[in-house]
Amino acid sequence: MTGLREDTARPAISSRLEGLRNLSPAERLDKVAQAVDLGDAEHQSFGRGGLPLALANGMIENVIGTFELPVGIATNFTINGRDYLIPMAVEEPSVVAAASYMARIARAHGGFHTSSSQPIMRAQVQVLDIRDPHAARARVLKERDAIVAAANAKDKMLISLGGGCRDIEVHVFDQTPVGPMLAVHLLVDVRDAMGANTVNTMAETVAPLVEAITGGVVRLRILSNYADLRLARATVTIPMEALKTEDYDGERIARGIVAACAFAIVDPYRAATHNKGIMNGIDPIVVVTGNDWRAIEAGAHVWASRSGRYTSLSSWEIDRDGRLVGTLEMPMALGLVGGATKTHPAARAALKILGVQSAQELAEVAVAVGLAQNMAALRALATEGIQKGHMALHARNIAIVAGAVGDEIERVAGALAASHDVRVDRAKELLEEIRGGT
Ligand SMILES: CC(C)(COP(=O)([O-])OP(=O)([O-])OC[C@H]1O[C@@H](n2cnc3c(N)ncnc32)[C@H](O)[C@@H]1OP(=O)([O-])[O-])[C@@H](O)C(=O)NCCC(=O)NCCSC(=O)C[C@@](C)(O)CC(=O)[O-]
Ligand SMILES: NC(=O)C1=CN([C@@H]2O[C@H](COP(=O)(O)OP(=O)(O)OC[C@H]3O[C@@H](n4cnc5c(N)ncnc54)[C@H](O)[C@@H]3O)[C@@H](O)[C@H]2O)C=CC1
Repeated sequence: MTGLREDTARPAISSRLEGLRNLSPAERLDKVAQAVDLGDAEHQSFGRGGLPLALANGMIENVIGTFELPVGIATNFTINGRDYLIPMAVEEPSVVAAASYMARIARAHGGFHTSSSQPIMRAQVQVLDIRDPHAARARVLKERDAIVAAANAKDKMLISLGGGCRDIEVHVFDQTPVGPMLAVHLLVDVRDAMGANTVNTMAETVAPLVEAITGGVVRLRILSNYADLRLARATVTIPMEALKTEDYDGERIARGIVAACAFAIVDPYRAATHNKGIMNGIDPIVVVTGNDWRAIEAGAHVWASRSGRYTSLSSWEIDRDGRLVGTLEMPMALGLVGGATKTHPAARAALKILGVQSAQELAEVAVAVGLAQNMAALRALATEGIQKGHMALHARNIAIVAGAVGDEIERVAGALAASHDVRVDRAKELLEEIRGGT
């Protein structure tokens, strides 16, 4: 199923926003605000002081200030026939451009298609000091209904929203350094929350009951970040000729992408970088929506290792009609409520820009952007190499490091990119030339 709730979906927008790249940041914000109807407060939340100190002080401990990241908008995304503007909080140049570029190609061929499972999270209750773990497991399973009921007695709000504990699993570890062990899992539908606090509360609630049933001692009661029951998937299908550039024909590029993915499938050294490229698309959405990026990273990489060997999260192949097909399926525990999603003003505004109506829809969008990002990196790597496009955009950072300010930044960056020599010492030379009027 897809996470889109038709009844509450906002009016259609166009994600094309042509010419956005040529505007100033303020003009871009105005254009986006107009497209998605941002209010004044939401508009201001992307500016300096967007996270007031008083709010920040309420979010974590020993607060001394806030830390800003650039927020860019990836354009051109069509997902399940609907257009999305994608806010991304990220420090790395070329990520937003790369996603927008691939989304532009995909858009002309139906865009991305996504689906997701129900938002089921696992909580683990660790049980020790049990002599016969298999008999204990059988007793726990027999009391399934009582455990589920105890878990559900705690969060009336979640139950009223149609969520709650659905089932249990019991995993046996016969031998561990501390003796036989049981892990009782609560499988909880957390609806639109990331769900960590929700399921942790349930795990702590059922602990005395689990002790009484097993005769053992409960120690840990905590969610698993391996959200293997909460999956989101995206797929994109592109005719080879749609990939062609001035320098490369479409078939060469498509086969290059497939070969690049094959490398990541067989080699964990390459898979780590390949998957980092996927997370380039996902983490900026996780961050900008106030979600827990450590949780998403942890879940992604254990999923990539589920066969016992670390491998590619995505797959790329040529279908029988000669089209390039990319797919990405992975755990995606994102929330629209809870955590910092409702506290951080820019996170609320980012969700408004996205226009998502459910946590499942947000998860699907994130996975589609991860797939686009992966495609962009593989396309560049399989053709001209990553440095050309990436370094041209990184040149602005290098100009800033060299001391350029104001319009010097674009002048130095432009000269660096044009000479394909993006180095700080060269930037300093150029800056001296500009300032000396030579
Ligand atoms: C960077 C590009 C897109 C340039 O590519 P290009 O061919 O020079 O781009 P273009 O100027 O022809 O523009 C094409 C489209 O790209 C977008 N675009 C292009 N430039 C901008 C810009 N300044 N601002 C906003 N959008 C931009 C925009 O959508 C534009 O369409 P238009 O708006 O013109 O209709 C390309 O070279 C590319 O996709 N490179 C890959 C970059 C990448 O993957 N970056 C991630 C960092 S590297 C890394 O960490 C991951 C890695 C690589 O290690 C993963 C792995 O190994 O798998
Ligand atoms: N290992 C980990 O990943 C851990 C993460 N965390 C943190 O936990 C936070 C997320 O916890 P959550 O339980 O998501 O947040 P939360 O506890 O703040 O909010 C979830 C609660 O909101 C209520 N709610 C209202 N509307 C809802 C809706 N539409 N759908 C679902 N619930 C709704 C429910 O009562 C639900 O239990 C994040 O900040 C995360 O960093 C905490 C402990 C461990």
